Amino acid sequence: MPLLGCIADDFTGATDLANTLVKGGMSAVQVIGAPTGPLPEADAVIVALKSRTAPVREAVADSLAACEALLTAGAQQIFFKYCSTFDSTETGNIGPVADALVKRLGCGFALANPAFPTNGRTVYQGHLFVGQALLNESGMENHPLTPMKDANLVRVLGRQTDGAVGLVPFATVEQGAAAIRRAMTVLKESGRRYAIVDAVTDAHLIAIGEAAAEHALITGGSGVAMGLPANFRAKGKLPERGAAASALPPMRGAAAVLAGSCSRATLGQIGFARDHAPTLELDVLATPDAAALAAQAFAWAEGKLGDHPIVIAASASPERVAALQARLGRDAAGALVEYALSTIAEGLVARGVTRLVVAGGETSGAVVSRLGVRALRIGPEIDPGVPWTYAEPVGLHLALKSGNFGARDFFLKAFEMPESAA
Ligand SMILES: Nc1ncnc2c1ncn2[C@@H]1O[C@H](COP(=O)(O)OP(=O)(O)OP(=O)(O)O)[C@@H](O)[C@H]1O
Ligand SMILES: O=C(O)[C@@H](O)C(=O)CO
Repeated sequence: MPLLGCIADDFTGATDLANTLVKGGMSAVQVIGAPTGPLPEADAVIVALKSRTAPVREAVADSLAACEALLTAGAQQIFFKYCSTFDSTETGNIGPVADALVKRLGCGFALANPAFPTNGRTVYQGHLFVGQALLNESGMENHPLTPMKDANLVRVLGRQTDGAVGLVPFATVEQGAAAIRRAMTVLKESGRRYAIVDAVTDAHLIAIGEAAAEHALITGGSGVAMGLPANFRAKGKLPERGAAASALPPMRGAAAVLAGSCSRATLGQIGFARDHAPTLELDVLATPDAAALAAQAFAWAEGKLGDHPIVIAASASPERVAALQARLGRDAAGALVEYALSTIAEGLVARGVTRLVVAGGETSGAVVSRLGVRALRIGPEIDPGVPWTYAEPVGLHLALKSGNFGARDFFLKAFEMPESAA
């Protein structure tokens, strides 16, 4: 029975969380979509949904179905994972999903913390920073689906819920777990449904995790999960062991990268790949037709598949994304690109690709669903927040890279790790 039941609003985020829990010594399995049958055996089960940008009702229904399956399996605490850049719109989906989970669990209160200091995301006085920039000046203000134009998370979450949102500020967090616990109790007793909790360092996140040991629901990025394995260990429920990553089957065979993220880090990684690997940049604006884009990709890939990765990207600058959206509408533009990239993924696997990196959460959701993946076993970490995984039952090595994660050489480096080198 799982100790921790997790609901992730996208697929890269689910992998990121699974990776953090594994590093903390929990065994973790990522399952795709709300489970209908028995759950796999693991200390943590992470249900990956594609609910970040789904219509609110659908996101809530899927999240509640996942929660129900996790509770039925015996999960003792529920974790709602969203993005470290708090990706959401004015209407959701973080607030409405959290509201539904608070109600289902009858807990009346949950903390909210997206910080991930290793990847530059920190929360100070309720404001989210990406590196040195406020969220709304970090490039995230241009996100194709969830443009983030306000860095004040008390305000952002406040607009998405009818519950009141308070703050546990830096000065309290600095004092450690007992002070954080007291501050959260005061906020709950004064009628707040949520507390944005500041965190600038991993030590803050671990203290927040400790303070929330008895919470039925925790919401946040993968960072705040760092403190949770110790809670279960302290109660004697989790055996003492090192990182619990699975040994994946040997990684061999043709390698490819598919990018649908338009985030700054991914655009930089594509720029690097241009000089180091065969790279095709699809011009979606010139050819807004998924079948034609896929045909173009297959023709280009002919004769290029092998141990050295090829890179196929639909990613584009904010101006070009805006132009496509003006022509097709925001959701239709995203859906077209996701459909094209998932068709290309299917075709590449049919042509022998066995090691695949996908950049972007929505993109990963589309690809993983199209490939018929049911579960992911978590393997070695490539860069913070991005592990290699093994996709079952299809038997494929997959790395689902969050849009803004990874070093500039990520697309090459992933295939040069000793575990991955063909
Ligand atoms: N050229 C383009 N024009 C318009 N939309 C695009 C284009 N290229 C990609 N997209 C869409 O942009 C969206 C990018 O979202 P995705 O979640 O994949 O990346 P991300 O948000 O950067 O990653 P993450 O969620 O992991 O942070 C997808 O829906 C994708 O289809
Ligand atoms: O938290 C993050 O930034 C990632 O795990 C993610 O959710 C990207 O989609």
